[in-house]
Amino acid sequence: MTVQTPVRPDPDSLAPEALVEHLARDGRAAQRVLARLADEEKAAALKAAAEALRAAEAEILAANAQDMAAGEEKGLSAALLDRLRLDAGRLASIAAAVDQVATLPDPVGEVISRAERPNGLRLSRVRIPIGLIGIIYESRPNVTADAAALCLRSGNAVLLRGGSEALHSNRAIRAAFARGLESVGVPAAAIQLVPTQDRAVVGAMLSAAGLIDMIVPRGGKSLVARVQADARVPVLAHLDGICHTYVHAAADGDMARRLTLNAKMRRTGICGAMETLLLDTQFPESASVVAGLLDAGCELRGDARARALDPRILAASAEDWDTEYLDSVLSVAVVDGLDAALEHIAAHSSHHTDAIVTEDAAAAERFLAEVDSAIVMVNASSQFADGGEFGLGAEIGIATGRLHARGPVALEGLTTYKWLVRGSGQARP
Ligand SMILES: NC(=O)C1=CN([C@@H]2O[C@H](COP(=O)(O)OP(=O)(O)OC[C@H]3O[C@@H](n4cnc5c(N)ncnc54)[C@H](OP(=O)(O)O)[C@@H]3O)[C@@H](O)[C@H]2O)C=CC1
Ligand SMILES: N[C@@H](CCC(=O)OP(=O)(O)O)C(=O)O
Repeated sequence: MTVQTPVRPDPDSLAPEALVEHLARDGRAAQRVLARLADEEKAAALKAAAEALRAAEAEILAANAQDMAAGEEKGLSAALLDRLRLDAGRLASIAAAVDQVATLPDPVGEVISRAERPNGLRLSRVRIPIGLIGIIYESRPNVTADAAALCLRSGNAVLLRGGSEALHSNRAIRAAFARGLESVGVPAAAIQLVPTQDRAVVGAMLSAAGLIDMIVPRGGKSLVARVQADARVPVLAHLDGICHTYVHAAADGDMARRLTLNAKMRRTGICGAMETLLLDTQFPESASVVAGLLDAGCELRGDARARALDPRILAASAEDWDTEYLDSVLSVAVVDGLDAALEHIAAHSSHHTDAIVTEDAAAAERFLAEVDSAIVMVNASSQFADGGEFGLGAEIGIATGRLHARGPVALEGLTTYKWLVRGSGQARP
């Protein structure tokens, strides 16, 4: 008897919805294999993937050179080109990060809580993978490996859809990663990359309810609009960072100067960079805080009271309070006390990270309690919004929504749980 091999559809010939269905079915089958792997097997698979990334250095750097050349021709900004660029050192760090994820404790199977009911039923809540996760992200090739590693460590399969400018780099990284997995018998379909950059496929991923278990969109305004229009799959939003620093009346002057400079200028292009500075009208050293930023090369756009602090400050428009510059540009407003600062933040924050600088413990506690953002800080730079800095080992990104995982998302954020109930013959009365 001849066994018929099923004909595999050519992904290029499929419509967006059919393509997503095809990828999702393969991913779900691979996830069932991952679900059976022991802690050491997943760690070994990640170590093999890290090794394969190192072995593919020439191939990955050549693919990246192709992306960089296209990016330069397209006129990408220096910040975007820097995000896109790989070199031997950066690739070594990417592989090291995969190795590092292998050493993190496996979250799957962790008992979150236990209880025994008066009728003798024993209950426990145990962490399990979410299933198949779709991640849509910017043109930053390291995310391909970081996200793949975190998903695999937490027993999830992943469908990756990276930014168009990083297409060749992402393909080369994914291919090497998959070779590593296959070398230890883990299916390559655990880590898939969408084979086309057609944005209609992003829409199809967002509406693939029942096929994809969770979508992580990492990006800015245009992606936000798409998510709002199309999402039918649960979304763990990792969206823009309109982050505020409020310098309270009782702030220490030196600390305010240091933290505002760091929050804005350390790296202007990351989502945790400060985009709006709120200066309390009673804070006596506002002029020197804005001077520090201006002297460091930052463009300031202020309201009338902020402009009175320094003639170099330009006039802000209404749009500035809702703008994520990701550049050496900052909006500045003078506010009448803590309540006015809280009101401004409530109206304009993107719920990523907001900070207060103050020596007044009561004001700090009110700020922590009343600002509804994923990360709320006292006397620290908003640039600390990062999984590595929070001790999580790595991150998928910063979740800006209101679901179970907020702020830096790492292994725990990629799991859900189920209840296990152990009885001895109890029937409900
Ligand atoms: N919260 C967090 O963890 C993070 C947030 N960000 C945020 O990302 C933004 C910067 O990234 P940027 O490069 O501008 O990213 P974009 O938002 O432009 O793109 C991100 C991804 O979304 C896709 N995309 C964008 N718009 C659409 C659309 N309308 N339909 C379908 N797909 C779409 C892009 O595809 P393509 O490029 O192929 O068109 C890309 O894959 C900032 O706002 C930053 O704060 C960045 C990193 C982490
Ligand atoms: N959270 C990390 C990186 C954030 C990030 O990836 O931002 P982006 O440069 O917009 O892709 C950090 O603080 O370094």
